[in-house]
Amino acid sequence: MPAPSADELKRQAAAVALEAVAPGMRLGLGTGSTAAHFVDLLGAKVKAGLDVLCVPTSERTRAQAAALGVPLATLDEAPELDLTVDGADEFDAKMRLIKGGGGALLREKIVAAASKRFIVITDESKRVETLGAFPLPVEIDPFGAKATRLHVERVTRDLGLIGTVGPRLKPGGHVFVTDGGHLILDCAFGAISDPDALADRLSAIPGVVEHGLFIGLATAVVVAGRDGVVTLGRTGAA
Ligand SMILES: O=C(CO)[C@H](O)[C@H](O)COP(=O)(O)O
Repeated sequence: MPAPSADELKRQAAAVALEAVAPGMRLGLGTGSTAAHFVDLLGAKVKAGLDVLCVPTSERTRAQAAALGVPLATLDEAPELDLTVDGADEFDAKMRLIKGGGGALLREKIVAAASKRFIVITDESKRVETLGAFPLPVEIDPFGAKATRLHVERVTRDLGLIGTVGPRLKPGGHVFVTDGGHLILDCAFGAISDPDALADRLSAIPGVVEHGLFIGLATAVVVAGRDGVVTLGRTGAA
């Protein structure tokens, strides 16, 4: 049998997370190709009669879920969620994540933080010993973007992180703008030896709206690989 593709693995992880969904739940819906599989599978359950109310983390996910007939609310309408399911760009053994490759990190973090449980779904290529192989996205306000970028460079140099900090561009060269109207700096340093310290320092910079280090948020990471699906943490209620 041929090895499953990365896309098939993402769908397998999404299917495991779907088992944690129960009728009546309020759900956060992540963003990205893996989260899109979850939304797709959830849509089929909703069509079959599952009653849930969902808060999407991006306009892209909102459009997908709406097209599938998934009942939607804003986070203001449903400010306390039972479960959020989302992908990640990287995770380590402590379930620390880098997120934001799809540019939705701010809403993803707000929604995850409003959830009792946060299940991350990934294929095995996202597992790392040390975070940082994937460039860290940092969302910034457009006002004073150059000053904020210099500040991010200073702070990261102080922590011994050497690399590039640059604005994310769209294909064609235009600057990428998030759903919330912010910009993203992609910070490519390689191994981040102390993600907790970096998270604290970035959060303290005026102009940084949010960063893509998700620490202490994931309650489970479902990892689909060629040898099957393994779960770090607990997908079920405690
Ligand atoms: O953080 C994200 C979007 O902001 C995504 O979860 C992350 O980029 C992973 O995406 P994919 O599932 O397509 O690999």
